[in-house]
Amino acid sequence: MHVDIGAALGTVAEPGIDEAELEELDERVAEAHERIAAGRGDDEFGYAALNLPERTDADAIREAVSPVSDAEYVLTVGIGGSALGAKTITAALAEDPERHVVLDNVDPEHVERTLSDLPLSETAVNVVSKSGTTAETLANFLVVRDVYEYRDVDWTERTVVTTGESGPLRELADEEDLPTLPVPDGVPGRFSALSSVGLVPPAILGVDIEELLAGGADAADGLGPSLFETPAYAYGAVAYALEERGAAVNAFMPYAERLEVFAEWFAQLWAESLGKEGRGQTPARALGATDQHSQLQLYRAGPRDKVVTVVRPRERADVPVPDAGHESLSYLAGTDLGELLDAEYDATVASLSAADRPAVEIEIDSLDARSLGELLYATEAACVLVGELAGVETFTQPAVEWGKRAARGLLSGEDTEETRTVDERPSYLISDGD
Ligand SMILES: O=P(O)(O)OC[C@H]1O[C@](O)(CO)[C@@H](O)[C@@H]1O
Repeated sequence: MHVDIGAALGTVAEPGIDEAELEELDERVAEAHERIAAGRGDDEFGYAALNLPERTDADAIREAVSPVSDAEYVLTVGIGGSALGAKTITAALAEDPERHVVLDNVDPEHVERTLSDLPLSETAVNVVSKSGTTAETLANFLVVRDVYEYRDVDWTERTVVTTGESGPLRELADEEDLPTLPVPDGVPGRFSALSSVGLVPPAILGVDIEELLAGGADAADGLGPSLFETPAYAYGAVAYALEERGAAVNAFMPYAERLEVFAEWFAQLWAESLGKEGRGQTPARALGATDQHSQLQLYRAGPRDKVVTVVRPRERADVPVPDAGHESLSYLAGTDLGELLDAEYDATVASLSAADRPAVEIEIDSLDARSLGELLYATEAACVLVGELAGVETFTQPAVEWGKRAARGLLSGEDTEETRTVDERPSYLISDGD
């Protein structure tokens, strides 16, 4: 992985960082790296996530999925970190990403349509929940089970469960003696892509999970005490420094369709890990070149509260643009779509610099299993570094619990502080008179 911070330096961007500040920051990076290495050494909660490449047992995953390894489709039932890792990997690497169907919401129309379109007898069901208690995942699983039974297809032969040692999902799995995989100890969901949590659908759909883990291990070996030698830390340190200088939004813009879901995964990682104590960059998902034609106006001429992160694979497929024989289109003659997309990428970074807006470039050699494993791991390490520099608790997400208690209370009719607050929440309704 390569990180180019040139377009974030103070000479070309406001907010920006000058090189002297980078040197200073590097001292703090060295301290933070020491803390991270110590946390990894003791397999401490959270830091243990950075040990996954060497800890994840790919053989155990392959064994657990062997009963369903001939499945045409994989239906993942999970949410947040229990869905986004697998979704990111299959979107980037599966021969046909559409064969991985994810139920990570409880929209009745969507669930109904999704299940009615699926050939259930050719579909493996991958149910994932670290806590084993998440309402959306359990409700969807009960609906899926019901639809299988209604259509007289045996779901117990097609289901693999990844969950903790206790909780309703574990009980359901044990009741039916379903093949189960453990969630890795001490690893928050959003950091678990390189574990059984993220690797079951890729394993079923023919992705080289061993190479993914090897890419993660490469990035792990590359972690060192200096941002000038560790691309992951260079990204984290610059994102942190820019946030300190007002870049409250991180517009995350991969220039590859197959990395669009990676931006979704990044959004959870960055928001849920770093959104603490009144700080944290807001991740804004975008896609290059598409969102040049929707968001770039704002990135270039709106408030100076953003850094734009662009990501691209250096190698691309070759799709030549035919010569139209039109003078006005002669600039396209002899080029190919990859060249055009890279020209758009380069032009966008330059256009932001020309408007002295900060951008950071992340490049991987090619969009293959090893490079994606490296990218996922390095992005996690960058996030952990930002948490250290910002002094926040990176690995928990206490702010999400209030809403869960309230929703559960509303459904069970409990009278709690949360449900009362829901009932008494402010309302000033404007209708169109119907
Ligand atoms: O894997 P679980 O426990 O079902 O949680 C799913 C997601 O919900 C969260 O707890 C947030 O509500 C995330 O941190 C997690 O990735």
